[in-house]
Amino acid sequence: MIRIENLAGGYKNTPIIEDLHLEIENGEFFALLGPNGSGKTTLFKLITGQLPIQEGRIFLSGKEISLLSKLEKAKKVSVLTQEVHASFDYTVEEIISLGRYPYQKGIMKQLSKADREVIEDVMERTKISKYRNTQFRMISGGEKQRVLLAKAMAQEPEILLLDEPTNHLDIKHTFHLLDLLKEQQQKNGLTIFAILHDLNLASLYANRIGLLDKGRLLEVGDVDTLRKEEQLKQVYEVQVKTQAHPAVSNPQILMTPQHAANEKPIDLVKSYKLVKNKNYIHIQFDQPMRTISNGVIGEGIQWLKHFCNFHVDKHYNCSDPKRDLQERMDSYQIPHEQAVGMMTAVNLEDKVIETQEIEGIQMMVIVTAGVGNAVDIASEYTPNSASQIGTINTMVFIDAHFTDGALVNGYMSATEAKVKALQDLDIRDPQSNTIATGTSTDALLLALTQRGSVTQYAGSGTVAGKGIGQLVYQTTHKAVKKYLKRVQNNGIY
Ligand SMILES: Nc1ncnc2c1ncn2[C@@H]1O[C@H](COP(=O)(O)OP(=O)(O)OP(=O)(O)O)[C@@H](O)[C@H]1O
Repeated sequence: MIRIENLAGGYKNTPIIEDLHLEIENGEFFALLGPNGSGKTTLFKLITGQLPIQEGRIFLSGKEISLLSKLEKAKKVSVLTQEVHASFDYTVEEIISLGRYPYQKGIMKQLSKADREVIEDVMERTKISKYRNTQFRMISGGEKQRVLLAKAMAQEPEILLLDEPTNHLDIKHTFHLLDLLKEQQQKNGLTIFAILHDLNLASLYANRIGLLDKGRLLEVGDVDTLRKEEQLKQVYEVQVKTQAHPAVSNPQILMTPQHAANEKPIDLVKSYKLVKNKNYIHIQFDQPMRTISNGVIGEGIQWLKHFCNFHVDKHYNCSDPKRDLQERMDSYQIPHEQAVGMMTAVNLEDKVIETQEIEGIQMMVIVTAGVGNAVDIASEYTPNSASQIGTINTMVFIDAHFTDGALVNGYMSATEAKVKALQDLDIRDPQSNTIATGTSTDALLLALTQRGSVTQYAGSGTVAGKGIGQLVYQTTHKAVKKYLKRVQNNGIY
């Protein structure tokens, strides 16, 4: 445990750190954050004893730091700093052996069997065994960092102090090192105090963070503290936005560069190319559009340039439709990493494309509709094995600037409009014989140019929402009627 009381200290008589209180629990991973010059290294040096304390006290595992002997301190605390000395004329294994020094007994200070086992173990875990006989000065900056971590771990400390431990590391080794530290923390109860510059890594690995600004701790809290965008903007003087990580609940922070504000936005009408044939519909824009979709490819909220609807057989049954669609796109040189991809068994000749300008907002809607598998979402669930032509795929392109909230609103508006079209056409769920609300596999996308003033809402109480609703309603209505006509003429196709 580390306890810091009323700490002041710095260089000569100028205190950089002032009136600092902090308590780090046993077995906690604490990340110290703050802009350049905020005093992180100074605080670190006060804790390690490299700088004298001007005021206050620091306790390590309950004992005041000034009362600990050098040997006692070496058994409690390991330190890993940014200063990687290339002048060491030792092999990697010899450097790591130095970590066992506090445990060696007698005048000869020989390594015991237990010491050797610890050294082997840390070399294995930091993946540096193969360099054991290599001179330390002959390995790369990242490898040196791993060797010094192995040396720190060989010390088997209660507390590990790290100053920018991932500084020289590539992403693989950054994550490997932090995973290793996390494992030591979780399995062995190691207490970790790390200065980190990368807010996103801090969010992924730390239990708590401290935000240092001008020598004072502005806030100490769990990683959700990083959701305070205004505070981060004030401290770091950059535009930040907190985003959700796709797999873990910890916040991730995105920075907006200055030049983004000057980028020329795209023009909806002038900047797209449309290819339509019996195999697919492909709309390509010059620049990425802000997109929300549930496509087989390109799902979620993204920036994408290509929007595709591929024709498949009505008996289509593929174990990996995503891969299948990617391969189809590749065969037409459509970059699937930048695309939304939908599928339909509907005859693509029956697509309906409508454009309209509502209150100065240009919109285009493309719908392919089949209602053979129409479903009333509110009726009781019955597995549907019928292979009818039955998907409504809707693409909505809008020349406007939506927030993420407005994108979700717009998605609702488009869905409500589709439901209304089905209601007016008296499309029924064949199982329940009630009015259908959609089909079992409908896909929808909204793509925005992000031009003009920011629109916060796009529900039915707004011009944008009404525009989406009207155009999606008309287009869906026409597309379903085309489908019904084809069924009437050909029987079920
Ligand atoms: N040896 C020194 N003598 C005098 N002042 C120093 C010395 N080292 C640092 N400072 C000053 O102390 C302040 C805090 O520096 P410190 O290195 O602690 O910041 P930091 O938060 O670690 O910055 P960075 O993120 O750039 O590493 C700075 O204003 C710096 O100029």
